[in-house]
Amino acid sequence: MTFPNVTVIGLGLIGSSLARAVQLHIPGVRVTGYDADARVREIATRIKLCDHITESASAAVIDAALIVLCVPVGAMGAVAAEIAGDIPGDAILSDVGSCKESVIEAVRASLPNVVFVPAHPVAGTEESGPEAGFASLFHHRWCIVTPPEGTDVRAVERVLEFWRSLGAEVETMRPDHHDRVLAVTSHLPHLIAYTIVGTASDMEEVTQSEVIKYSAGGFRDFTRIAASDPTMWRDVFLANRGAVLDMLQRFSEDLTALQRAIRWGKGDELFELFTRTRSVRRSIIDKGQDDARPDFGRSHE
Ligand SMILES: NC(=O)c1ccc[n+]([C@@H]2O[C@H](COP(=O)([O-])OP(=O)(O)OC[C@H]3O[C@@H](n4cnc5c(N)ncnc54)[C@H](O)[C@@H]3O)[C@@H](O)[C@H]2O)c1
Ligand SMILES: O=C(O)C(=O)C[C@]1(C(=O)O)C=C[C@@H](O)C=C1
Repeated sequence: MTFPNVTVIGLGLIGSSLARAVQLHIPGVRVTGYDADARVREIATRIKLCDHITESASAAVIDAALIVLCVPVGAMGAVAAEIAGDIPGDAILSDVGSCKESVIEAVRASLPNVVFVPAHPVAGTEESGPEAGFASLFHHRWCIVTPPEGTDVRAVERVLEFWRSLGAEVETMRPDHHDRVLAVTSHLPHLIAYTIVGTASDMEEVTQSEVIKYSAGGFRDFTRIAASDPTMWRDVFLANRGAVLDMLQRFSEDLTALQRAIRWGKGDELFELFTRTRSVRRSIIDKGQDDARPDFGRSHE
């Protein structure tokens, strides 16, 4: 059964994509939106992002059947506290945060009895804000739903069905496992991109304008990722610090091994690694999951 009213709190890239996707795919559903930033609310009203934009989080949830928190992970707890007195008893609460354990803990602190079905659409871009969203963002992308033990199974099924109806592929996973998987597939790559672009722009013997002028393909790809929203990523690294630090430790060891192979001229070791990594890339393409095309998914239906 679909939700008659969906409330989106946080109208940035993901919240605005969600509002657009609901309007495109399930047009009878009434979408209510709220964002703490008055300028974002103004833009959302001008571009008719939602059926209704409210002036407070509590007003936004008052008659909601599904509430989706689309704010940075560090703000989830504060929003949960803000809406605690106004969530209808039969509403389902969900979110789109990039890491799950810390969000579950933060939401549970204010809302111990609300039906909470956490989710993470593994889809995004380096942009942010209400005008960056698009309805097809979730098409053929995974949405990982991470219900804590004991979550009502019908509520979980309804949230899975909701994401399917927006064109996503769905999967359920334990929250702690999600956080370890995403630490290596999403969080570490962002950390590496932030580091390499930072290093290049800090070099004494290469000027900033040379970095920009001669940026080769590989470096350009890193700059796209390193342009991602600073607030969002600060929060992700702090919230998922345990898993990120574990992966970083492993990564540093592998980097040291690579350093030794280069120093000692071990070409066969380099060749073996690069052959293995090439096959990973090929498997991703074979599964049709390559989104490296510059226009991927950005059709603004
Ligand atoms: N960007 C991505 O690629 C991506 C992908 C999947 C999931 N996510 C997750 O989605 C969430 C939103 O990310 P985004 O990329 O849309 O960020 P964004 O910066 O584009 O939007 C976040 C919005 O939340 C609003 N906000 C912040 N604190 C608030 C509060 N207390 N109450 C109400 N509104 C508040 C901000 O004003 C902003 O408009 C994050 O939790 C992020 O981890 C992001
Ligand atoms: O494609 C991008 O720009 C993204 O960074 C999207 C991306 C990722 O793939 O790492 C970023 C964070 C998310 O939580 C989910 C998706």
